[in-house]
Amino acid sequence: MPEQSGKVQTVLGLIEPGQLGRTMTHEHLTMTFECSHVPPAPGDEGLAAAPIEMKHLHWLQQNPYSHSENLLLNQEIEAVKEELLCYRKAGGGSIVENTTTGITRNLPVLRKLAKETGVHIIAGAGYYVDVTHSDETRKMTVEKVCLTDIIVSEVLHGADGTDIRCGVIGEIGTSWPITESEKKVLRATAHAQTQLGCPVIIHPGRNKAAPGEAIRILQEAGGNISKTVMSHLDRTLFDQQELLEFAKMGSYLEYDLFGTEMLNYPFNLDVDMPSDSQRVQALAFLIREGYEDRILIAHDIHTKHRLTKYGGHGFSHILKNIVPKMLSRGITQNQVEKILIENPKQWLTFK
Ligand SMILES: CCC(=O)NCCS(=O)(=O)O
Repeated sequence: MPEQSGKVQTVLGLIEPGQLGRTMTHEHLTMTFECSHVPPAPGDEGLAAAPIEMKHLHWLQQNPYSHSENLLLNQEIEAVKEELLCYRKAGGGSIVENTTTGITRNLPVLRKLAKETGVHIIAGAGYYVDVTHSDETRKMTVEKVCLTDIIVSEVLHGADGTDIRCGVIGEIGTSWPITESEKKVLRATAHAQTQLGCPVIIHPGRNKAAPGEAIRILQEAGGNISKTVMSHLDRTLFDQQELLEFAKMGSYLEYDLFGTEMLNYPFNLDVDMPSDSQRVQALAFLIREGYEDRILIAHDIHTKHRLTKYGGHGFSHILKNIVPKMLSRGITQNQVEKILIENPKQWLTFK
């Protein structure tokens, strides 16, 4: 039985699950997102190259992926540190940092931030979506000097040449359709989870069939779906019946784009990105349907413009604004605490 059993693994070591407190289960504190750059619309090239300023904020909110510098969250360590101190003051305890191989994971920075702010930070093992897979990753098999061994080692011994250990596997990136390389990573994730009894978190492709397909692949490879989070449901599953069908598969259901308001979602123009009010409505619906033990929430900050330094909502938006909204829409204090404390605790504790 690994020493992690019954504990949560942060970048500073193992802690008791009860120490986590309020937890955002899907954030990024340092990463790059150049893999998702979207060329600006004709005529917007000047805005896309301009420094980030208040007068451009609305354009940035609508076109966050067309501004190259906006995709370099790794340049904002000091601002993120300030944000984390505010997050603690607002009642936050822990953050799951979902940056995996392919989007510039930086474990020493995470360790420094955890030390300097007192926020528990849980780092992610594994790989982001196919376009970021190296040739070496693509050639690797699931077993034998392989993806599974690497992921297991990132959890048991440390990642990226450091002794800093990851406490979850993911966010494991998948596209739509899921590529062969991504399927291998999913199978390796399931095999690693079987060995470790650890939490897993998945980034689904931008299609309503994507969450179910990823879970099926994990399930067939022996993964523990009850210890797996499906991220980004707010931009993926809209129809209530389809959401309930997916919920029956047994994973955690994560609404993690709180704070994002965008008219034209550039990665799938058929998607109407919901507002925060609609996200809260989705949570209330899932609670009415009996899924309050399965819900997790976060902001998934992954660009600069969402930091308060640039006029964004920051890491405390849920605690300061969304929680009161949840309460005003009939979600009880008990249910809020379940979503922010108990569910993350159950998910993050190694079996
Ligand atoms: C790395 C951050 C990330 O993948 N966030 C999800 C963005 S989106 O797929 O919901 O647009």
